[in-house]
Order: sequence, then C-alpha cells, then structure tokens
Amino acid sequence: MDYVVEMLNIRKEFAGIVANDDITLRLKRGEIHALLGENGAGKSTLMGILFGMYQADRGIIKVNGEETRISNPNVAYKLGIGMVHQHFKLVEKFTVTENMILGSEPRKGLILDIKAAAKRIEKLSQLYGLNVDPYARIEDISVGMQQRVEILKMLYRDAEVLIFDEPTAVLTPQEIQDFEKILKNLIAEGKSVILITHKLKEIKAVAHRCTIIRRGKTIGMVDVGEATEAQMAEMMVGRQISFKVDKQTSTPGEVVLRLDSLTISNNKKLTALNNFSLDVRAGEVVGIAGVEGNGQAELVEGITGLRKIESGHVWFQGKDITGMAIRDRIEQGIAHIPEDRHKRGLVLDYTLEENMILEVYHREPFSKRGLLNKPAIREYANRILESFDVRSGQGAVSVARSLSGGNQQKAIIGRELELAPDLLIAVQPTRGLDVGSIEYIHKRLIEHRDQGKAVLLVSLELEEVIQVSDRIAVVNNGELIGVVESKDTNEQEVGLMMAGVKRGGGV
Ligand SMILES: Nc1ncnc2c1ncn2[C@@H]1O[C@H](COP(=O)(O)OP(=O)(O)OP(=O)(O)O)[C@@H](O)[C@H]1O
Repeated sequence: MDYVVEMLNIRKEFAGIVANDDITLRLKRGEIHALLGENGAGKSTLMGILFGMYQADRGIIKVNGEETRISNPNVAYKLGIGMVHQHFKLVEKFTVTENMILGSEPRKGLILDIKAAAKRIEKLSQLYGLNVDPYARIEDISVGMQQRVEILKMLYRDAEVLIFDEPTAVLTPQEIQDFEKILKNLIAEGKSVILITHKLKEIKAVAHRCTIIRRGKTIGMVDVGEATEAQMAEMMVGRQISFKVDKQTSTPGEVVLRLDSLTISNNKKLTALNNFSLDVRAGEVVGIAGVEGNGQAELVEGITGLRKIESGHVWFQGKDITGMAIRDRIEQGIAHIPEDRHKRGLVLDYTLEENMILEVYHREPFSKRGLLNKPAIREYANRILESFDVRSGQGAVSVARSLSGGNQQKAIIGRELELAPDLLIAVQPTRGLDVGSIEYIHKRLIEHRDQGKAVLLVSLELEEVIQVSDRIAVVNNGELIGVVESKDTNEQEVGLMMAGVKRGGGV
C-alpha cells in the first residue's frame, strides 16, 4: 500500500493528561483523510507531533515508508509536511510575499529578491486557483484570503502532505465552498491532505477516509463513502446524537432589549449599522442572520458597550443604557459570549479559575475587603467546568492556553450562563465544538430561554440560527431587511433575505 505518512501507536502525555494514547493513522498518497474526534480528543496534539511541534513519548512515524524523527517544524518541511493551524501564524503588517519568505529570504547578492519570490507565489496561486495578490498586506485581506496565504506558505515550501486544523471554523459559507474547491485542486495536483474538522457534512463532501479518535484512542477508520454522518458521530462520542433541537413554542414576555434606530460606524469610520431597530423579549431567542461583515459585529459591540453608538438608543429593562460603562451593563444583567475566544473571551495566561471569575471577582464571596477568597473561587470554577464538561489536564488550575480550542469555548459559555443573565448575547457560540457539545450548548440556550431570559444569537451557521431561534432578524449591508418567525421560514428564504431581497420579493 502506498502510504505517504504512517503514525503508528502514538502516545503523548502532558502534565496530568494523556492526550494521545496508542493512536494509529495512515495517510494514502493523494487522499483527503479526515481526523474526527470530540473536543480535547487529541487531534491537534497528534498533528502537532507530525509537524514536529511535539515529540511523541512512544510510537513510530514513517514518511514515504521510512521511519523518521521529526524534531521540529523545519524538519517536517524538509520531509514535505506542512500545517495550517487553527489560529493563523501570519505577520499582519507584512505583505503576502514578505510572510512567505520569512526565515528563508531569497537574495541576489546582498539584496533581497522580493520580485522573484512574488513571481513564484503568483504562479503557485494560479496553479491551485488561490487568487492571492502577492503584494497585499495581511491586515487588509479577509480571513478566507489569509487562510489561502497559509496554504500558499505550505506550497511555497514544497509541502506534499498538507495538514489543516479546523480550517472552516473561521470561514463564511461562501468561503467554505471555495475552500472545498481548493482542496480538490490540491488533490488533483497529487498532494495528500489531513483534515481536522467537526463538520460531518464537510467530511462527506470532501474526504475519502476518516480516522475517528476518542479520549486519545483510535476508535476506527471508515471509508467515507460507506458511512453515514450519524454513524461517524456515534463512533466519535459513543452515543447517538440528535441533530434536531428539541424545543417548545416560546412564550415571550416583556421587552428586555430595545434597539431604537441605532447607527454605528466601523473601524474605517464608515456606517456599519444604519437606523437599526429591534426588540428582544424575555423568554425568546432572537437570531441575527447575515453574511459576515454586514454590521453584526458592530451591533453586538454597540449593545455590550465595546463600541460607540453614533445615534439612536439601547434600552435594557426599560432603562436607557446607550452610554453606560461596560462593567455596569454586566452588573445590570447582560452577558456576552464573544466571537473571538482568544482576543475577548479568555485571558490565555490566566488559569481557568481566574478566567471563570473575570466578571465577578469583586463580588462576595469571591473577594472581601480587597482579598480574594480562593476556596470560594475554586468551588465556583469547578462547578462550571464540571457542568460544561470542560476537559483539561489540571482542572481549575490549568492555564487557559493549554486547553483545546473546543474546551476553551465551553469554559466561556459556562462562565456566561452561570451569571444567569437577563440578556445573553451569544456570538458564534458553537464555533469549533464537536456535535455532542453543540447538542448540549443548544439545549442550554433553550433552557435559558425557558427560564424567562432573553437570548440574542448571532451566527453565520444558518442551520443553527433557524433551529435555535424563535424569530430571525436578517441584516444586509447594516440594515434590517426583515424579521421572520423561524417556524414559518427555511434556509432558502433567509438566504435570499441575507442577499438583500425583502420578503415578498422586493429589494
Ligand atoms: N501544551 C499542552 N500542555 C498541556 N496540556 C495540553 C497541551 N496541549 C494539549 N493539551 C491537552 O491535551 C488534550 C488534547 O488536546 P488537543 O488540542 O489535542 O485536542 P483536540 O482534539 O484538538 O480538541 P479540539 O477539537 O477542542 O480542538 C486536551 O485535554 C488539552 O487540554
């Protein structure tokens, strides 16, 4: 059999946790091989070992049939192995070409030969249908484009085996379609791909085979053509998963949040949200649907106090909070699951327990006369971590950075729900979560609603918005296109509204 990579019986232990325990994965030349497993199952660790970021404690790695030791990522590249991480590793102020040549700058004599590099990038970009401008600055291009730069970086270094760690978690639906095409182009040119993803549909759409791991152990390998999504999900979590959200019809009460003619600018001082009005009531989930970048981020920042409102008012429980400080909004009962878990969700170098009290440390019993009450904090943190099944090496004292992405996300959601807020603003709450955790988080959001609280859900996953929300407000270009009841609509209709077509056909 022509295997380009074989990872045999791999074991890797971190302090207090066995991340990989006897995992075997074999990659055929020219295939897309999915790696599926729960949050914290050990996928990123396994790929980190293949890319030379970690050393396995036990096990063998063969590349092109030969046993090798991959002591660092440079060695991995020499063996033809490249990786795109969950969080990109690009220098924002640099251009595409400058990022590409970083560390191995081409020179003509003593002078940097940027032009030659740019030419090669352009050629590769064309060959694989990437459409990247070699002179664009990273901070000026979209996330989807940045990912293509990461792909180019691998190709520029002649990688034959390309590893992707949850590549579509940060992409918009349109970008995902483009990405799937790019994957097929890569395979057509003879590359081999390992794809970590939680999205079963995506596995069905692009992958040939799939290795499934659970709690650090290989559960099995399937031919994707012969397995259903439900079968793969069950192998992964060890129980059946319901892909439907169970909920009763909502019984909305008083208006909790009233947005009255909000106009908000973006970072470039252009109008991002224009004259936007919407009510969210107690006991209902209102979803915001829209293509990314149509004012959703500014809307959330306006409500939470992270961005100035140019005109209009935000009313919360009948009080005008338009100019209120962020801390006071939290005290009033507004909680926020932010879109970017690293920038706004967690302090990565704090422990989990410190992260769990970021909004409440000044309250009793967590502190008294300026002194922290450690046992009370630990107890509080443990309760959240247990109820949300946050898995980490050392429990509450683990540093947030050491957790897997999905477990970081679960910790944030737990922290915000524990505040029992009258208004929960959840932005992409299930990004990067496995299907079992998604099922659980959706259940908790509905429970929160059923306790008479208001939920504002912002998500790019249309299916999620329609399944979880009671009403859906569709935005396009910063304007409210319409509000529909989710039980009377479907993806096609909401999709059209997202493109600016009003209900009934008008634009
Ligand atoms: N550098 C590290 N130090 C300590 N523990 C770590 C480290 N990296 C990973 N872990 C732990 O190893 C386990 C496996 O993590 P890993 O990131 O490989 O999971 P994953 O399957 O990629 O999860 P996700 O789907 O949530 O991204 C987790 O419990 C994590 O907390």
